Amino acid sequence: MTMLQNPSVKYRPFPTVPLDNRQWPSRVIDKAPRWLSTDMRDGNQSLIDPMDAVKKNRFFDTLVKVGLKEIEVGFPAAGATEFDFIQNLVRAGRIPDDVMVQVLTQSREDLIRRSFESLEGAKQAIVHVYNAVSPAWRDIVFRMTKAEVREIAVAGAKVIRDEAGKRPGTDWHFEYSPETFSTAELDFSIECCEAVMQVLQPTPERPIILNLPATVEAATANIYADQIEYFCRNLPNRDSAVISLHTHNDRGTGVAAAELGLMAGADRIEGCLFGNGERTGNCCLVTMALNMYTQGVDPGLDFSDIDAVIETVEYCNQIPVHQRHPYGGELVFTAFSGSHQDAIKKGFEAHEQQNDELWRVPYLPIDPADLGRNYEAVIRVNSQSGKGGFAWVLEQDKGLKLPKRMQPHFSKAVQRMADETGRELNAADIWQAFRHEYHLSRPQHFQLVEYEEARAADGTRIFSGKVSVKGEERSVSGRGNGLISSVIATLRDSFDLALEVNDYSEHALNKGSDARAAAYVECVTPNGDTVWGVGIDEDVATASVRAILSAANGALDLQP
Ligand SMILES: CC(=O)SCCNC(=O)CCNC(=O)[C@H](O)C(C)(C)COP(=O)(O)OP(=O)(O)OC[C@H]1O[C@@H](n2cnc3c(N)ncnc32)[C@H](O)[C@@H]1OP(=O)(O)O
Ligand SMILES: CC(C)C(=O)C(=O)O
Repeated sequence: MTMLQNPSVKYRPFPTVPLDNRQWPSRVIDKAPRWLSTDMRDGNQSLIDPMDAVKKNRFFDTLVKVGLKEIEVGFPAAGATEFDFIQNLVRAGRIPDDVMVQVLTQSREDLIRRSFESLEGAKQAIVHVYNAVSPAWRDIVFRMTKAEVREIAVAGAKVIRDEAGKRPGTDWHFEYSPETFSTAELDFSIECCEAVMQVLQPTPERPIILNLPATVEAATANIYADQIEYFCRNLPNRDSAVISLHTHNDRGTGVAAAELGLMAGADRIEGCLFGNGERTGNCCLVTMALNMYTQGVDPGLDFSDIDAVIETVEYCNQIPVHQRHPYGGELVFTAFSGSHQDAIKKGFEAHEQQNDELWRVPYLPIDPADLGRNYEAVIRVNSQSGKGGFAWVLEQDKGLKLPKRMQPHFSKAVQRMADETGRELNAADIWQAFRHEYHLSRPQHFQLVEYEEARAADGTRIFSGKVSVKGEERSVSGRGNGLISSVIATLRDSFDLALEVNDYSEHALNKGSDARAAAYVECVTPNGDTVWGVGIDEDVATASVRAILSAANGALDLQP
């Protein structure tokens, strides 16, 4: 019998970083970094069908609208689609003065020259060169020594320097990425970056961007932060470099790594909207920016119409944004479960009453309105829901504010419907259950056949009307607060139904129908059962009579 070997023997733990007295764990993010969107490059190169010019133009405009000031628009040496798009973007004058476009190229002479050509005429631009530096790439991809790999970077830097020198009309900036930084020896990455700096001679006034990628995320986010702090401490002329981070999400912690890396000393973040990018994607710029926002730090990016951003991203990438994607997903502000709904509803009520603007609504880390979302989908109802859930839906949809004591009563009807249908109940379902339960729609035993409300000279309400049951009609009338007891007396004297009122409330309505008032009454039947009634009408008096008749109908339903 052969023993199956545990597949984990193929892997080794990631080595820790020799960093004494690390500072990043006690730092906080208190200002926005420089952001670069690589949607149109890293994002684009990972798509099944890369974007055409129409899609790229739309994406570019959205990024500008969101507030991105640095945008990697492509890999011009990849082919005509990329090259022509970039050249047209420049020539058409579509790049705002405060936006810098960036292009990526391998550290190969022909490709670098082609990249410069694509930017001919740009006011300002960043040329980004990369070569992988880690052992696996050195051994397997390049089959080169460390010195030879460093020389790829140096040779590329020289071509960049010369090409820029030939094109003085553009304000050139440079970025160098020791690709696979996070899986390389830290001192070798520093050696390559230092060698590139020696060629390009950056200064604090005109720094080089050194971008430190977790090309494939291979360790926990704290290890990446250690690597960034180590790099920042040991890079000569640190003040002549902008330290940029480019994380991927292979272990699911691309955003966390970028956040901790920022705490460890970085200045700039590269990523994609909703985390598109190679394999599991890049750091999600939406998540990272809005994480900052929820800490009271202005990220400098505007997601106040997040649905418009999603529409562009989904159209251009042809990949849906996941329903549970942080901040943007369709379900991320929705609670189906009872205890969540209860807390959210109470949170909104408390929020309306508080005097400051602090956001403290339980289960909602951000105000959906800040992202252009409304509160309607915050609570949705299914068999996991509680009374707070459908009360919220009725309030949002119809303006009805069910008394707290009444909610458990209606809850049974909703729960029955949810269990019977086995699906989510929408606002129309809940309204139907409500109308059915309180005799608002189906033929009733008791009906109000004539009614009129007037005001006496002193302002007191005067009500008169007729009630019928099974063809028998009786007059009801009353004034002011005496109205309810006169209807109760009519029910007792004319129809032999002796109800006692236990609880009564009413409120004005401002949405949901032409009606302007709702009344709720809790009655006790001669058998000791509790019945609830609801009345909705143009005036409060008629609504309250209807509420009692609704309870009377409920009482007749209970009779054997
Ligand atoms: C981590 C990242 O996302 S990096 C960005 C990757 N993005 C892209 O590759 C998208 C655009 N790329 C392309 O369209 C194509 O790769 C092109 C047109 C640029 C080049 O295509 P090709 O000339 O066929 O080369 P290819 O990309 O296969 O690269 C292979 C060669 O380049 C070398 N190479 C790879 N990366 C680099 C680099 N950064 N610097 C220098 N040489 C490199 C390889 O060692 C290999 O050399 P060899 O042929 O001597 O073995
Ligand atoms: C080119 C670099 C920045 C890259 O995309 C990566 O390493 O993932």
